[in-house]
Amino acid sequence: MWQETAKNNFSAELSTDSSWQELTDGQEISLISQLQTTLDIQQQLDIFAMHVSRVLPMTAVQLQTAQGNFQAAGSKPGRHDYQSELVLEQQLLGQLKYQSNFSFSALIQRQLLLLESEWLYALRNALLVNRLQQMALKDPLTTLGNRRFFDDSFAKAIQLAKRHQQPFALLLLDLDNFKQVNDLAGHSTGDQVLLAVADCMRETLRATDSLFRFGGDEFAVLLQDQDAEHAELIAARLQQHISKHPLLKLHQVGCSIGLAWLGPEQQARDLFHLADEALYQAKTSGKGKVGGGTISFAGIPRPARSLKAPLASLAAAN
Ligand SMILES: Nc1nc2c(ncn2[C@@H]2O[C@H](COP(=O)(O)OP(=O)(O)OP(=O)(O)O)[C@@H](O)[C@H]2O)c(=O)[nH]1
Repeated sequence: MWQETAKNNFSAELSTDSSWQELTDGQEISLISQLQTTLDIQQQLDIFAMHVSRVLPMTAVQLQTAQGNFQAAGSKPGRHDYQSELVLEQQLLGQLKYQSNFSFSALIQRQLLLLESEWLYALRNALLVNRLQQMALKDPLTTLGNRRFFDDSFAKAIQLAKRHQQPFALLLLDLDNFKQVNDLAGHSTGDQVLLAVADCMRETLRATDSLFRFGGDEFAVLLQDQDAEHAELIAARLQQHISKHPLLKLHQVGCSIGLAWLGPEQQARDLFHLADEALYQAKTSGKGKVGGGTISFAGIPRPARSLKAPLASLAAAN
């Protein structure tokens, strides 16, 4: 009887995908076979949410994992909630949180458990793929984005800036006197210094800003939606924060920053070179400085030194 009620109420709750309903009208497609069609965690959750909504109309289904939190499309608060852990072979894959305007009786809970057990293997595979994808885009030491991720993000930022007239700034950061840490205190202390720089970046910048390490002692930041003055202030704050870090002070390591800003009226072409040139000028004028800002847009000639600019990304974006 409750299953009848659940089915009748299905369209009133999380049933945002009409194509799915058409597909399941009159024929039963098993959860397992549907889940096998994708290795995307979000898509698997949406499929799972549709199936559980046939057991009990849900207003929200959320999945928390070590790799991030996901919620089924159309999720909104409900009067009742219920949580469950997804465990496979003693490994905790994640935690599910259901919300519904109907209560979660013991019978419903058992039914949900059955459906959850059908998801476990597919979810474990999706989590594995997701982790591999994340690893391919991350610098293994600091877990900041790597150069490949930067190239993608930079091209996207330029497209967004053009489409929505949204300014953004690019900061290129290079440590000063870093080599001596490796030479005098050893490579693992050098690694600790790099980790401290990554921490300073995370502490100084907003969660929406994108942080990268290109390798060695070279870092980059994409500051979204910032006007030029603000971007300069942020760069100066970051530079100070890094130079005041106890470990960096101990080893007399500072940093130089090159800044270039893309305003609504400006061309994206050569933005990377402008930031690179600003960094070069900061370095050659005595280190520990922030170079560039809006002044860079006056059109400084290409520098002799280069941080291997992502010309392909720029060309594609322009
Ligand atoms: N510990 C550690 N060192 C690294 C890593 N990657 C690159 N390096 C070292 O980082 C150093 C970077 O060299 P430089 O940029 O010339 O060093 P610097 O002393 O900061 O030079 P300036 O920028 O002129 O001040 C080299 O000695 C590399 O061997 C890493 O992952 N860990």
